[in-house]
Amino acid sequence: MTSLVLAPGLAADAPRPGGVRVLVERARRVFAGSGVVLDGLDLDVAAGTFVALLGPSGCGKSTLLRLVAGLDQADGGSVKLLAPEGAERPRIAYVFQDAHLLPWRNVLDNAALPLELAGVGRDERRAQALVALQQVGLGDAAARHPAELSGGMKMRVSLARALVTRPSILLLDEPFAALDELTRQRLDDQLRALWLDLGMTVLFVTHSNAEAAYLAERCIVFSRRPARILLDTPIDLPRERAASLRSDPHFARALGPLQDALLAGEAP
Ligand SMILES: Nc1ncnc2c1ncn2[C@@H]1O[C@H](COP(=O)(O)OP(=O)(O)OP(=O)(O)O)[C@@H](O)[C@H]1O
Repeated sequence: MTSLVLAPGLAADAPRPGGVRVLVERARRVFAGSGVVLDGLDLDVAAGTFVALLGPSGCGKSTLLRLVAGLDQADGGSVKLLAPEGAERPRIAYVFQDAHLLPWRNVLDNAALPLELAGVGRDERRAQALVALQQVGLGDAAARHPAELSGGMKMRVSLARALVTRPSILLLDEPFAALDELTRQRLDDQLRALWLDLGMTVLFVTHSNAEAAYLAERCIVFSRRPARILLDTPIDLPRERAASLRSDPHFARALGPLQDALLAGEAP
């Protein structure tokens, strides 16, 4: 894995994307065979916030993310993305647990794919993809192919492909769960640095309370389905976070309520 660099920032002439507000009101989603997954869920996320979503397997976290992304429709209630007045309409990016790279394309052309689909010309999209790759510390891997990359590098290409559209909301569904612990912690640092730099709204699904507390400003723990909010708490840790924080007593104190709520959420 190449060394990590903190987000060097957007190209000089690129505006910071900023974030959008997420407003979920009385959202309901029912699947044939699975039953009621969301039943009147309310959630309000301020623009530019980094929120971690935790809860038992199958409680509806991915379902909620898909509704926010517009990949699925609620059966009742509403899910809205509200851009600040005067801002462009929301741009949404979604990062899955699997990097889903096209094996026949090099790293640069994988990262440029969303721009290609949007009809951006070759030189322009490659220039923007290179900036996104530099943001995730992969500027020197642009010519390589997915088969030559480690799991962590593939995830960073996936992150670059999400960032290349300059999203105002970034949705991540257990993106680092399949990686070894050290790689995961490095990617956590990088993601947090990118968020501090770019200011988009982030919704991050994870099963790790430590990852949630380390990354987010606000953590939400859901019950078993239909998902109710068991805990919605700000994370009172410094804005600048480094690996040493993980062994700090303040960090351990932030984990306690998350752990308690997760255990309560698992209970039948
Ligand atoms: N398209 C679908 N059709 C039928 N059932 C579905 C569909 N999508 C999700 N479900 C069901 O809805 C429930 C919630 O699924 P979801 O993937 O949102 O949970 P999750 O909290 O993200 O779980 P995990 O932490 O295991 O990823 C599960 O019981 C799942 O089987």
